[in-house]
Amino acid sequence: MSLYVIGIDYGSDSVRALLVDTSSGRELASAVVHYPRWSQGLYCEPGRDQFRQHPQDYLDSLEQVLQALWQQAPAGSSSKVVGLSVDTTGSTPVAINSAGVPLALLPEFAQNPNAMFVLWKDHTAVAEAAEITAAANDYAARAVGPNYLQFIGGIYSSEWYWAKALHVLRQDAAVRAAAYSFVEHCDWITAVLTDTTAPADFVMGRCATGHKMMWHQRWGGFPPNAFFTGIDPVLDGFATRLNADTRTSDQTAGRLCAEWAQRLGLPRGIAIGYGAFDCHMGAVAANVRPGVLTKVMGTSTCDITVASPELLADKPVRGICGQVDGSVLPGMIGLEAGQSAFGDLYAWFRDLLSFPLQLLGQSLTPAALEALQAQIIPALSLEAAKLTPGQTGITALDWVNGRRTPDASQRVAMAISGLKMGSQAPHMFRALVEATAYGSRAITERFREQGVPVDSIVVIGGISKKSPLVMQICADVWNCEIAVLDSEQSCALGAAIFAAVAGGVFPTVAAAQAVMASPVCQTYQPNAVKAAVYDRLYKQYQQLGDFVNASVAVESQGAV
Ligand SMILES: Nc1ncnc2c1ncn2[C@@H]1O[C@H](COP(=O)(O)OP(=O)(O)O)[C@@H](O)[C@H]1O
Ligand SMILES: O=C(CO)[C@H](O)[C@H](O)COP(=O)(O)O
Repeated sequence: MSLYVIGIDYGSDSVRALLVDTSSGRELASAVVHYPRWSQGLYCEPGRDQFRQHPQDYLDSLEQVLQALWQQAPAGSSSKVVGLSVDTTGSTPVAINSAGVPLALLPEFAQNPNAMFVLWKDHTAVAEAAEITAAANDYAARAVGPNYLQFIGGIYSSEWYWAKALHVLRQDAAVRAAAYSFVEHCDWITAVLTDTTAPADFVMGRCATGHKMMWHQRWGGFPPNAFFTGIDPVLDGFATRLNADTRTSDQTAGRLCAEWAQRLGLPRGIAIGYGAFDCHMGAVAANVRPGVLTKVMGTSTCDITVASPELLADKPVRGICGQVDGSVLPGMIGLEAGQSAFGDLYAWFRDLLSFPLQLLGQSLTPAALEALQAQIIPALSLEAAKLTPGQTGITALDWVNGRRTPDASQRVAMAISGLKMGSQAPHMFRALVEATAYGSRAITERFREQGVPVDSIVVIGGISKKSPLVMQICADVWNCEIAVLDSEQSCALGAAIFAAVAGGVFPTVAAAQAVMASPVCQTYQPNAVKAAVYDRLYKQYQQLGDFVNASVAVESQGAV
């Protein structure tokens, strides 16, 4: 009998479920459900960079996506499922009480955004991130302890766990009084399915802890309590309450509990693997290996590669989102980088252009308005494709949502130079696409400068399939071949690969990948002439970036 597994991929807006046959890697069925509260814009304040997700959204949508999956799947599929694993966005933590319940699931906190998951792109904790960076540098300078940021790029980001926890604790006395700990989405949902949410039973995955929570084997887990209380006494006890015994995603976290077996229509007791972040599992579906950089290109980008422990030894890679033993593949160092906005930069421009439509288009139905807006990026892409590199005269930065890497900073902003009366919307759009490609190139160059080889690039995520224009400009700017992965659900497929190992179908991740990883469906080749022009234009991008960095540094010193 064929054995099946399920990969669950919690993205920024929706959750996807994928059913895969472990004997062939065939994707038998998939389904997507959007988070109901999030879709209405609840609990978010984009003007303040506040993006919160209700835990009930994750629970409701999980149940719904499995119901939708069974509608697509061949009859009798559910009884053949032997494992399930989950990936989520991150760092996306929530405050829990001493019973392990996310505070927003309690009636008194049900409408409180500080009691909800703080989504990866929530940038309300910029000040707290800077304090954590300063504290780590100070600790190391005074030789009180190691630099706890050395294996996560040297700069703590506002997108990460401790900055978010500190921000929420400071902001909200009621949450502070009730919070026992904070848990990441990928660890919590795994614990829900295995009925291990109680803090005494709670075990976390290596991915979230290593990349976002300052866990490292060098210091035996998390930094000491004194490090955190030195930043703010409100953090007292939070690190000591965390279990330092973290696990890689090939390991079995537990068995599907009776309640969730019933809610999901799955056999009770099937294996549940440890959770991880979306891009890390996507990279596994893309056969990541040393020298191969996998990029999830969507709203943001997440760039993942792996290196052998021998190559990196304990050498820190500056300015990236971490190097963590086993965060992607067991036995390898997983390295993460990325851009805080990629497709989001195009969406920003689309929204800018369509603002007057919203004001003046009262005669349009909401559906008609939405249909019109949906045509803006494709129409701009067709026109922008007619332009040649350098023709626009415009240089733009991709930092509209801050900079994730290289060298995290949410204080930097986007800038555009070279606008003239002749600059039309397609010119601007092409400049924005080029900006995102330059931002990506900066990451690859940083990896190479720091001794991490990048010989080839495999891309996954929505944009890799939606936009030949973006992909060709990337190939030309990066001056390298780009392979596009066939699977439409690469992150969920990666989760399914881990589920197959956790479920005992394969002894190792490599064995599961050999059968289940996705093939490449298309490649883009760089054009040598265009690549030479882009080499020159990339320097203008770097100069504009230097200017913005310098302005931010001056502002931070209070000189302006
Ligand atoms: N034709 C297109 N060309 C370029 N970008 C696009 C196009 N259509 C949508 N996008 C961008 O794709 C992004 C969504 O990517 P996707 O991978 O589908 O979602 P997610 O990042 O949530 O997983 C949006 O930011 C949007 O601006
Ligand atoms: O930073 C991350 C992982 O480390 C986020 O999970 C990721 O960038 C979110 O991506 P998407 O919008 O494609 O779900």
